[in-house]
Amino acid sequence: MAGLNGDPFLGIDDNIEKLQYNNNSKEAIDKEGLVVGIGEDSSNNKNNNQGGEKDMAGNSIHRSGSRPQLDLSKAEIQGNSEERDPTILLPNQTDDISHLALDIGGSLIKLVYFSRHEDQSVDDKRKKTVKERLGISNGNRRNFPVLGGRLHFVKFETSKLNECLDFISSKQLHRGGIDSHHWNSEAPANENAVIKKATGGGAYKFADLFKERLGVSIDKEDEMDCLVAGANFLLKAIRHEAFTHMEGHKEFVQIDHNDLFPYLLVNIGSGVSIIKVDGDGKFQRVSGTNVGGGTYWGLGSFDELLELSQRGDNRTIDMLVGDIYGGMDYSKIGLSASTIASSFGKAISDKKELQDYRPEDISLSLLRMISYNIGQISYLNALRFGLKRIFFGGFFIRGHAYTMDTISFAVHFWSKGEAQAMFLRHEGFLGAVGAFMSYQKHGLDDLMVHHLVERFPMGAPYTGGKIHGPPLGDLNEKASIMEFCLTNMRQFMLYSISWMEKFVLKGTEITAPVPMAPPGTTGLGGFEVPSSRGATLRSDASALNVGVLHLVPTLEVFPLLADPKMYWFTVLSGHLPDLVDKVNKYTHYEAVASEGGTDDAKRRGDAFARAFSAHLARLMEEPAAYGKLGLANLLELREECLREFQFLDAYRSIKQRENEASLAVLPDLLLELDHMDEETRLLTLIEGVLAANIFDWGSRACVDLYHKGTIIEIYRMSRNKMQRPWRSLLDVNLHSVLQVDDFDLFKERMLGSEGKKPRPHKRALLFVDNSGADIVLGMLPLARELLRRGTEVVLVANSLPALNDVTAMELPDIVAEAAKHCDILRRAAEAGGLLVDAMNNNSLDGSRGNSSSVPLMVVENGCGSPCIDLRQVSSELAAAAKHADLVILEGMGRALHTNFNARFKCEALKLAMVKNQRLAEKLIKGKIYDCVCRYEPAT
Ligand SMILES: CC(C)(COP(=O)(O)O)[C@@H](O)C(=O)NCCC(=O)O
Ligand SMILES: [Mn+2]
Repeated sequence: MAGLNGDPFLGIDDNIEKLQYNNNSKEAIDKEGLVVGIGEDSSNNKNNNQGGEKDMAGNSIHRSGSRPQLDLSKAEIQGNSEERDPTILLPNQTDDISHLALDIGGSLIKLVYFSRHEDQSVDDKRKKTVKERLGISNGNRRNFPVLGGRLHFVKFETSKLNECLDFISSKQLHRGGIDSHHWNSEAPANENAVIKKATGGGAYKFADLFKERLGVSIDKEDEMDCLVAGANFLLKAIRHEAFTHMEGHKEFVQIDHNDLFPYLLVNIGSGVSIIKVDGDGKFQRVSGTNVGGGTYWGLGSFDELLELSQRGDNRTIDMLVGDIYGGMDYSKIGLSASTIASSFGKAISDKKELQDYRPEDISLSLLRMISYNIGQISYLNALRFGLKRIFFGGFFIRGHAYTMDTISFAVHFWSKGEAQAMFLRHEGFLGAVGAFMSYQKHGLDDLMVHHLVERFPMGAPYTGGKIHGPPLGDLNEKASIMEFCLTNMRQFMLYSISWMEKFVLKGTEITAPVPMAPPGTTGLGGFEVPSSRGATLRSDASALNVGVLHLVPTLEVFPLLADPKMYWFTVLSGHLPDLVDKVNKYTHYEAVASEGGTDDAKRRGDAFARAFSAHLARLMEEPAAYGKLGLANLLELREECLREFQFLDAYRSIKQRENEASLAVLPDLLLELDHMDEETRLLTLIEGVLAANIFDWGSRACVDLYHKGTIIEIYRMSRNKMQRPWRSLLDVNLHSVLQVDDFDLFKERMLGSEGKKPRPHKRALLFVDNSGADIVLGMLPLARELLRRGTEVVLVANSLPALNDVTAMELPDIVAEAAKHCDILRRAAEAGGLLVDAMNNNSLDGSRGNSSSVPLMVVENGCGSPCIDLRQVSSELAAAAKHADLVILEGMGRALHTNFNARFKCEALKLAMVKNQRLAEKLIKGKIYDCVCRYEPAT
C-alpha cells in the first residue's frame, strides 16, 4: 500500500529483539560433509543371508512361541453384535500392526504389506469440543477396522526366496499379523496360528519353508480369484492406474467405475493367463499361452536380456516379408517389407550357428516374438468375446516402453484400431493385492477413490520409513557389527541397514533415461529397432512406477465444491517438467538443522537428499512416471520424502521463532486497526494477509530475503510495497486475462453500498497458510474482524507439517497467546472450545467464562502438503463445511497452484502473494511479490 498511514510497525521493531535468521546450520553441514558412501556388494548380501539363517535357526524356539503382540484387554464388539463377523475394537492395542500378502510365482515373489499410520493427530479435549460443536459423531460414518495406514509393494526373485524371508523377518511382518480367520469373529484367536495370505504356485510349494523359517502358516488363495480381485480394486480405487502406450507415448486413461466391465485381463507372468472379467468375482479364464515372461527369462537373465535388446537389431535374425519378396512390400494383403514374416526365420537360411548371431539381436527378436504373440492371442480372445478393452498386467512388462509399444502395436494392428491395449501401473502386483484383499478385515472393498492417497516410494519399501542402527558410511564398522549380530534385535537392525543401503544405491541408479521407441511404424513389426537413445535400461524400472498407497478412510470430498467431477481439470495450474528444477533442495539443510545436526540427522538428511534427487531425476526423465503429476504433487513429494526419513517437522524452530516475534507485535497492530474506520480497516486487513504471506520457506527468493533482515523489517517492507490494483491473472483454462483485484466486490459484500447493510456470513472457513506473521498478523486479525461481525470462524490448517505452514496442532496455542491480548479472540476461542486447557485467567475486561460470542474453531484439513486437493479432506473439515457460506483460501499453494480455478457452492475469496519470478511472469503478467485477491460469489 502506498505509504500505509500510521504503520503500526514504524518504530516498534526497535523495541523487540532483532531476529536475524541464522544460516549457520547450512555452513555447519557443508563444513563437516554429510555421511555418505554406501554400497552393498554381493558378499555382504551373502553374509547377511547366511547370518540370518544361522541366527534364525538358533532362535527358532524363541520365535515359534511369538504370537502376534496384540493387547486384547477390554476388547469389545463394535456396532451391531448381531451382525455376522462384527469388527472387534482393541482399545488398548497400541503397537503398529502390519499385514502382508504374497504372490509367489514361478519367477518372482510379489509382496504387499500394510503398515498402520502413526496417529499424529490431536485427539485431545479441544478436538472433542470442536467435534461436538460441528456436530461430528462417528455414528454416521462407517467404522473401518483399519484406521489408516500404508500399502507397500515389494518384489523378489523366487530363486532368492531367502531374501524375501529375511525381509519379512527384518520388518517383523511375520509377527505383526494375526489369525485372519478370527479378526472379525467372536471366536478367540488360536494361540499359535499366524496365518498369512498367499497365492501363486509357491504358496503350495514353499508353505513348509514359511512355517519352518517364520512360524507362519500360509492360507492359500486361488490365483485367478486374486488376479481379478486385485485388478478390479486397482482399476476402481487408484487414479491413473491404467494407461495406453503407443509409439513411446504414455497416456493415462480415466476409468469410469460404472463402465469397467466386461474387459479382458491378460496377466503375463512366467506363463500367460487370459481372463474375461464380467464383474467383481465374476470371471472366466478363457485362454492362456505358455509363451510368456518365463520364456524370455528362461533364456537368460531377464534384466540383462532386456538391456541387450536395447542395442539389438532383429532384422539380422528374423525373416522379414522383404527378405522373401526381394525387398518389396506384399501390399496386396497389407504387409510391408519390414513386417516380420518368421521370427528367427533367417537362422534357417543363413547357415549360421546360433552363437554366430549377436546376443543383442537374438534378445530383441525374442522380445518381439513373445510380445507380438501375446498381443495377437489377446486380440483373438477379445474378438471372440466382443471385448474392446484389454488390460495387460504381470511382471513381464516391467514398465518397459518397447514391450508395451510392441503389444499395443499388435493389438492395434490386428483389431484395426477397434481394441485398445492398456497397461497397469501396479502391473506385477495384481495377484498380491488380490490376496491382500482376501483378508476380510481390511474392508478394502468399501474404500473409495478419495480414501486412497498414492504417495511416492521414497524408500518405504526398503526402509519402512525407519532407519535403524549406526551410520551407513563405514563398511568396516558394519562388518564388525555383523559379527556381533547375535540377538534378534541386532539382526533386525542389520537388515534394516542393508535395505536402506540398497534403496539409497537404487536412488542413484534409477536416473538412467527410459528408452523410447522412435515414432513412426512400418507395418506389422512396427518400428524397426529400439532407439539407441538411453543405452542403459533402468534395471528396476517397475520399482519406481508405483507409490506407497496411503489408506485414509476418513477422507472425504469437500462438500462445498461446486463440481467435484470437474475439479481435477481445474485445480492444478502447474506443469511439471519446467518446475522440477524449481523445487528447491535446501529443505535438506533445514531438516538436518531442525534435529540439532546430529550424526543420525545428517545421515538421514543425506539419504533424503539422494532419494528426493533420484525422484526428481526420474520425473525429469519421465514426467508421468508416477501417474499424472502437477507441481502440487511435487511439493507433496518433498514432504513425504522428509517424513519417510523421519524428519517430522523440519521447520519447527523456524516456525516457533516467527510465531513469537509476530505475537509480540500483535497488540500494536490490533490497536491500530481498532482506530480505523470500517472501510480502511477491511483494506488494511486484506493487505495485511497478502503482505504477511511473504513468509514462505518454499520460495528461494524469500529465503534469501530472510537472511538479510529481521521478520518485522521484512513484514514492514512487504506492507509498504502493497499497491492496488492487484495483479491480473491469466486463466490457464480459459486463456484469458482476468482482473483479480476483486477487493471492491468483496468490500461491497462485507460492508454494503448505498447505506444498505448486508447480512454477515454465517460461517467462514479460513484455509490458513504459513506460521509467524502470516497467521498471527495476517489471518488472525481477519478472523477477528469476521468474528466481530458475528460470523463463526473455522481455521482450517494442515494435519501434518509442510514447510513452514502452521498445523492444526499448533494453532490452538497460537490462538491462546493471541487471545491474551484480545477479548474478541478470547471469547470466540472459548466459545469454540479452543481454550479448554490453555485458558488465560487475566482477561482484558475482567469478564470470564461462557460469553455470547460466536465460536472460533480449528479443524485439520487432512493433508500434509503446501497445496490442497479438495477431493480428499478430513471428515471434520467436511462437517464444518456444511454450514459455511464463505471460504477463504490463502497462499500460493492453496489458492494458486491448487484451487485458483476451483468453483464453490458458497462465496470464495482467494488471497496470495506470488513469490517466484518465473511463476509471476507465467501466471500473472507481473513480477515477484505481486498479489492476487479474487472474490467469487456463490456458484
Ligand atoms: C511451496 C509454495 C507453494 C508455498 O507457498 P505458500 O502456499 O506458503 O504461499 C511456494 O513456495 C512455491 O510455489 N514454491 C515452489 C517454487 C519456488 O521455488 O518458488
Ligand atoms: Mn505455505
